[in-house]
This record gives sequence, C-alpha cells and structure tokens, in this order.
Amino acid sequence: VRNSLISGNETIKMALTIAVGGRVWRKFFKTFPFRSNSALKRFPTCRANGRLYSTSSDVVLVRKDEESGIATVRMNNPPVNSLNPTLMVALRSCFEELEKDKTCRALILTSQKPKVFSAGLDILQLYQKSPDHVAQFWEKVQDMWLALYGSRLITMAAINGHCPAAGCLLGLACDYRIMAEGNFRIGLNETQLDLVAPFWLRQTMIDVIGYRQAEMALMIGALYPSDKALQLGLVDKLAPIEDVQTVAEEEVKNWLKIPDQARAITKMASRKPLLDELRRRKQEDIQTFRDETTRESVQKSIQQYLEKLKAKK
Ligand SMILES: CC/C=C\C/C=C\CCCC/C=C/C(=O)SCCNC(=O)CCNC(=O)[C@H](O)C(C)(C)COP(=O)(O)OP(=O)(O)OC[C@H]1O[C@@H](n2cnc3c(N)ncnc32)[C@H](O)[C@@H]1OP(=O)(O)O
Repeated sequence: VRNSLISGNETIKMALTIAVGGRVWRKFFKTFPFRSNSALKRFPTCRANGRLYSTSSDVVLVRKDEESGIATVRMNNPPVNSLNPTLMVALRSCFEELEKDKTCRALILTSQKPKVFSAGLDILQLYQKSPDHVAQFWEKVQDMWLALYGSRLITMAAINGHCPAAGCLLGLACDYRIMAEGNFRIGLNETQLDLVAPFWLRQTMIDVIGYRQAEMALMIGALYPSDKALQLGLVDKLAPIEDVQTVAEEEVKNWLKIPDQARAITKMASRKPLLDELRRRKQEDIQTFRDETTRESVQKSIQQYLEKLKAKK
C-alpha cells in the first residue's frame, strides 16, 4: 500500500480539483478528508486568534501571527511534556482548529520549556492500567497523529530539547524539523521499554531516514545526539537552542513562498496511503497496543524503566 503512491482515480480527482478553480479547496477537502466533524465536537476547542491563547487546561499555548498566518503551538505540560490524555486531546483539538482556520498557513510545534521538547508518552498511563484505559489512551495517540500528519498546513517542529519516542513521533509527523544543537537526543527508543513501534510510526521513520538506517535505529531503540540526527536526516537543520524558534520562523517564511494549494496537494499525495491505512486498521492497531502493553513481561519492563528514571536523581 505504502509504495503505490496514489491510485488512478485519485489522480483524476486531483486533476479535476485543480481544474475547477474557485471551488478548489472544497473539492480538495472532499478528496482528502482530514478530520471528522463529529469528533471535533467532543474535544475542547482552542481558538488561535492572534494573541497568546491557551486551552482550558493550559497544556497547549497557541500564538498566531495574523499577518503571516503562522501559528506557534507550544506544549506546556511540565516537567517534561509527557503525552498524557489531556495534552494529546488538546494538541489534536488545536491542530484541527488551526486546520479549519482559513487564514492559518503554517504551524510551528515546540515546547514551552526549553531542553525538553517532549519525553514521549506518559509512561505512567501504561503501567498497571486496565486494558480499556490503555486502549482509549492509544486511540488518542492515533488521533493526534492523524491530525498532524494529515494537515494541509506547513508543519514545522522546532525541537528545542530532548525528543525521545512519541516526542520523535510528533517531530516525524511534521514537514520539517529544526533541532537544538548540543547534548539533546532524539529517536524511537521503544524497544528499550520492550515496546514495539506501530506500523505507521515505523513507516514514517523509514520515509524520513531510509530503510536501512530506520530498521537499525528501531531495532536497537537508538537515541541520537542532534549532530548525528542531522547526519542521518532525522532532523533537517540544527540551531543554538535559543535560536530554534527564530530559525523555524525563517524556514517557514521560505516555505510560504510556495503556493499553498500545490504544496498541500503534493503533501497529501505522498501521505494519503499511510493515513488511509491507519484509518482502515485503527481498531486492529488499538487491540495490538492494548494486548502488548498489558502483557506481564511488558509491564515488568515498564516498571523497571520507571525505576531507572526515578533512580537517575
Ligand atoms: C505492533 C505494535 C505493538 C505494540 C505497540 C506498543 C508500543 C508502541 C510504542 C508507542 C510509541 C511511543 C512510546 C513512548 O513514547 S514511551 C515513552 C518513552 N520516553 C522515554 O523513554 C523518555 C523518558 N524520559 C527521559 O529520558 C527524561 O525524562 C528526559 C526526557 C531526557 C528529560 O530528562 P530530565 O530533564 O532530566 O527530567 P527527568 O528525567 O528528571 O524527569 C522529570 C520527571 O518526569 C518523569 N518522566 C520523564 N519522562 C516521563 C515519561 N515519558 N512519562 C512519565 N513521566 C516521565 C520523571 O520520572 C521525573 O519524575 P519525578 O517524579 O521523579 O520528578
């Protein structure tokens, strides 16, 4: 599925879309439905209206520049932006609101707390929890990823610190990654916790750094320092930590010179197969995650990992 870029029918649909001029975006969204409206209603909204705006829970801060159409989305879940249900729902809601905002053209995803972009999934949510809890948790991961990976916007990760596991998942879902120079690490270290990255996350890693490097990185659960990540193509640019945001804004401005429509259609042409595959296999993926994570041996590994984290101090 992954290798067949886009079917003949879809290519014709896209060509028609381009041909109809004024109604182009309506057709475009019909061809590539990014989100479900019913799902939107279930989540807290986060309007980006030109001033610093925070969601009801304050875990996501959004500032949109009305002139340029660039929104900066800051994760604000101290101490390490671990992705708990509240943060994931707020992120998803935020991505979807920005998607709907016709004046928004780009989003920069970053951390409010420099030195840690995100510590990945909240491990405590995976430890000694009921299968139902774990299943619901995983659906939130999927939905957050679908909203970001399937976004029509220019998406840029301003990785201003450590970026392991699901932190890296967020970065990989973006179009471009700028990371802080220095002693910060990024990668998919799931195997170190006895977890297996799901097919859609593995695929994005392969798409970004190529098969051989991705296979190796995933097997050993590698966390790379930023210079090595640059060399592998896991990130696209490095900047001093205090400049990551500015460099991201400059990069977005270059991307804004490309017409939105052609850029977004091109992006969707390459991402649609994977988006569709996850949508199709969503329940199967949830069941696998639930069954794997609640397995006794995995629970033991998670417990040991948590103990190691605590013992660090
Ligand atoms: C076929 C498919 C089958 C199955 C699928 C199964 C799995 C799919 C996997 C899905 C993909 C994603 C997985 C994940 O994201 S798992 C999370 C992995 N994350 C990590 O390994 C990072 C762990 N954290 C760190 O390394 C450091 O905290 C970090 C980020 C480098 C920052 O270091 P530092 O600033 O020194 O901060 P501390 O380590 O002191 O941490 C402060 C505080 O936060 C707690 N904490 C850290 N990380 C997490 C976390 N991820 N979840 C929950 N809590 C975390 C830490 O314990 C400290 O707590 P304290 O109470 O001691 O203050």
